[in-house]
Amino acid sequence: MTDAPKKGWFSRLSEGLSRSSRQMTEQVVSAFVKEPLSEAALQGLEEHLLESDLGPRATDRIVARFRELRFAAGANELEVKEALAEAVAAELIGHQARYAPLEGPRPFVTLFVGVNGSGKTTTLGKIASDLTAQGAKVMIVAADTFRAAAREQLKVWAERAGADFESRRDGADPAGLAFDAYTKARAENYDVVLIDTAGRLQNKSALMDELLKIVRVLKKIDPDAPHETLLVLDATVGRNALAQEQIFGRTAYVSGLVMTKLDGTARGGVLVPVAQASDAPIKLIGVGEGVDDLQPFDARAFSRSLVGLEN
Ligand SMILES: Nc1nc2c(ncn2[C@@H]2O[C@H](COP(=O)(O)OP(=O)(O)OP(=O)(O)O)[C@@H](O)[C@H]2O)c(=O)[nH]1
Repeated sequence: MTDAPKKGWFSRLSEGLSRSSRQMTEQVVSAFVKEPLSEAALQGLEEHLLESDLGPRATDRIVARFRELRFAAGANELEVKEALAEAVAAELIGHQARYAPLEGPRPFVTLFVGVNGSGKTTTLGKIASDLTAQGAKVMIVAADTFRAAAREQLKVWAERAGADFESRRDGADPAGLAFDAYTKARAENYDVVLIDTAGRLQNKSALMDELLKIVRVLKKIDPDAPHETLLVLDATVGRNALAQEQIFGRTAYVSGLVMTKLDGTARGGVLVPVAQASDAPIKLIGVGEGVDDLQPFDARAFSRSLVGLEN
């Protein structure tokens, strides 16, 4: 996922987004194919885009674009889809960036943040597998020291990926673990260090303090570390993802977003308002549970898939 996408990635993307694209095409596209462009059709478009969670800002602009287009009576389906994909892509193009851990300093430290259940551990595991497959020496650090189950799950991913694993007993200081692990990774020439963190939102300020402490101790070793902080957000929680982005984005120096479980919702359009609300770009998306289902975010490909178009 850090290199050019593998063969078949677009069909995985389309399959993952099929629930969303079905919603988009059935409701939006058919309205324009059946009748000439009218105010009623535009109003329908607006409603459907909002229902797909694209958010009011993007929706207004997309509707305005369609108003300018003035489809003749009976525009064909392909034309409508192309126009819609272009309009959605225009909303996202400024909000994409690559996650490229093998192109940065060594070891490249990535911190994973997000609420429990967002797909943090799975995302980290998928990245580890991809990097070890490329020959990188990878260390996984379980800095969620309070939950034995989280540690165990991460260990399984580490074994599967062939990555080394650092953890501590229940309740150990996560920042201390992160410091020692990073020190070891430098001494032993690791390429990448992936640090999983806790995600208990019910105690927001303690959680943020803990994240900031981890960041502080990493900076003692290298002022530029962590070199990436990825906020993992679950698309199935819909607009709640926006609230999570606000909480983490304000305090945890997030440098990139990962939106997971886009295959589990018909409202994958929620990625649009989340991207637009965030200072950090979208770097990766999850469209299934398999290792190959974590993909680099490509605004154009995402938009085409979202409306059910071929690459
Ligand atoms: N369908 C689908 N499931 C996903 C995706 N990403 C993660 N999951 C699943 O979501 C569930 C939660 O993922 P975890 O990685 O355990 O989430 P976490 O944020 O680490 O949560 P904790 O382990 O509770 O801290 C798991 O069952 C994953 O398999 C995705 O892109 N698509």
